[in-house]
Amino acid sequence: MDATGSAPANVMIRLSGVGKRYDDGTVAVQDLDLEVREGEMVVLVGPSGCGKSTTLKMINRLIEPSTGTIEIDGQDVTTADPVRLRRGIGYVIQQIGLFPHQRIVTNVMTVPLLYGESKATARARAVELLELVGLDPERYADRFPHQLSGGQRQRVGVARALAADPPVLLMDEPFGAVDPIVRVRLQEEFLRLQRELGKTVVMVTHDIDEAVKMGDRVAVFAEGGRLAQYGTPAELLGGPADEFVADFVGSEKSLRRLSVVPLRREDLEPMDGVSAGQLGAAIDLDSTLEDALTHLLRDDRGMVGVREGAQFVGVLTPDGVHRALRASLAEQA
Ligand SMILES: Nc1ncnc2c1ncn2[C@@H]1O[C@H](COP(=O)(O)OP(=O)(O)OP(=O)(O)O)[C@@H](O)[C@H]1O
Repeated sequence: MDATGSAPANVMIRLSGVGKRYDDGTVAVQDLDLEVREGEMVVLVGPSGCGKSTTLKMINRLIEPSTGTIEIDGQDVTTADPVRLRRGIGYVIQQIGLFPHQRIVTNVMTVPLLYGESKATARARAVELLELVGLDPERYADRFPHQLSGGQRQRVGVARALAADPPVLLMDEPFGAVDPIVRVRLQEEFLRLQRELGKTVVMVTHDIDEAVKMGDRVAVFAEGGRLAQYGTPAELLGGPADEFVADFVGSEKSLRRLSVVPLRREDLEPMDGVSAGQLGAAIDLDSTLEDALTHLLRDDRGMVGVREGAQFVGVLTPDGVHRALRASLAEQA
């Protein structure tokens, strides 16, 4: 049992003392210890060339570590058969590498077919997965990759990675090749999907905003493959371990806090004299300040109703957001 009284989740991926020195002498990763719990989404973030992709590829043995051990679900990956190992690990990369001359449905069917499923079962699974990632099979299943937008191709990549229903998903800059608006949409869709599927996910990005938004925990890598800090987004923003992390997290960090600080009951004004009908869109009490602010900005009345379950518990105004943000900054000062 942990401090919250619930049983701690199993460790699904464990890296112990992992290092990688390439043949030319480049040290890409140094003495890395990292644990990822079952069902957790961990984001590796850091500047270009700091060893994030190397770390990811060591987990599915596309790259062999020079030192240390990597375990998945208690099994040492270096002694596992690499082909069987990769069956349990979905892999999504930025250049998703769809087969250009195969239809979308066939692209997604490849993996189940490889594992000996019948054509009919593989097709049914592919159709289900296309639906899951928000691509209408009727419209898209029989298209070729070049007939899709970048964001749609990216979703096919995610569908294909999920085709074997792997417990672990590795994603290398999965939302990197699309414009910022599509990127945000894909991030949100993936978060929704992850809430449903509960996979153990390790994702690489160089974008700290994406890391803070997506990660249950975030590992900040520094030059030379050194792990500078590993913690929840709030821990990282609230207490950077050193100057490097503080710099990387950036000067806009008080604004970034909006996405990790929850609304508090004491930031609300009472409902006095305001009827539910007078309010625009309502938000839930467990929203983040970012959600709250987004709704406030859309609303001409300058206030938004806050619900707990079906019950209205108060009204949030810009003053309330300001108070909550100030309080959260004061807490870590
Ligand atoms: N095959 C290789 N041989 C030699 N050095 C390599 C090889 N692959 C990567 N490196 C070097 O290892 C270091 C880490 O590379 P890696 O791709 O893991 O970084 P990254 O953090 O994922 O970078 P980016 O964000 O730019 O993708 C870099 O200095 C890179 O030049």
